[in-house]
Amino acid sequence: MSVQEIKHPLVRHKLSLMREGDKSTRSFRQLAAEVGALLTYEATKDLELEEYDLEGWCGPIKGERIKGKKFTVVPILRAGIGMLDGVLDLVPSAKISVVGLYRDEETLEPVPYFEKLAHDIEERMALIVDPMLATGGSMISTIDMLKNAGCTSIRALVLVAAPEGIAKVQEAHPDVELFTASIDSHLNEAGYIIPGLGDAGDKIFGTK
Ligand SMILES: O=P(O)(O)OC[C@H]1O[C@H](OP(=O)(O)OP(=O)(O)O)[C@H](O)[C@@H]1O
Ligand SMILES: O=c1cc[nH]c(=O)[nH]1
Ligand SMILES: [Mg+2]
Repeated sequence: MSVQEIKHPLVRHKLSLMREGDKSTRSFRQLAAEVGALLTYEATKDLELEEYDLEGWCGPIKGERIKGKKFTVVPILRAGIGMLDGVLDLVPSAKISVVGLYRDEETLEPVPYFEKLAHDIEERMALIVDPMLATGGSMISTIDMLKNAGCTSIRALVLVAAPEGIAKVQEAHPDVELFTASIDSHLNEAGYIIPGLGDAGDKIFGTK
């Protein structure tokens, strides 16, 4: 698996704002979407282009368009929803494939509860979005679901990743490309990323 930690100043600035402990739900959610958009920009910068003829204001000219690539954005419920609008701002015609998973607080194992994927997912590049990659269990389980449905091109966009989770995903799915705004220090004994963001789902939905 290739791992890219995006060092763009806007990404670093916005992620630092998200780490401030007193951020409002509204600000945290807005920043999650903004960093989601910036990660999408980075994760799509190697897409192939093709030339085509277009009728411009001054006559026929050559244009460029993305070659034969269709997307499905895959938010992992709940917290992935917080990044969705930002990602869709850049790939507005993408289909949305929703995966519902929560992490059992005791075992830290992912518990699947929802799956509704684009019907033609085998023809699409999947952009999985979730703010947190901690133990990696939720991401591995999501990639398993996508591959079982026939998806062969998968990129994962996360705000913060722990080294322990990256290693697990890398081992299980070496073909997947990961884009993250930060590789943080480690997981604590409760499975939270340090320094991380705290509970991203609760912060995005205002549930704590
Ligand atoms: O890498 P892992 O150890 O699997 O942990 C990461 C997962 O935990 C969080 O979701 P959570 O289970 O808190 O659910 P929520 O999004 O509904 O809050 C987060 O959004 C990831 O999906
Ligand atoms: O640090 C973490 C780990 C899992 N889920 C979160 O929301 N935060
Ligand atoms: Mg989750």
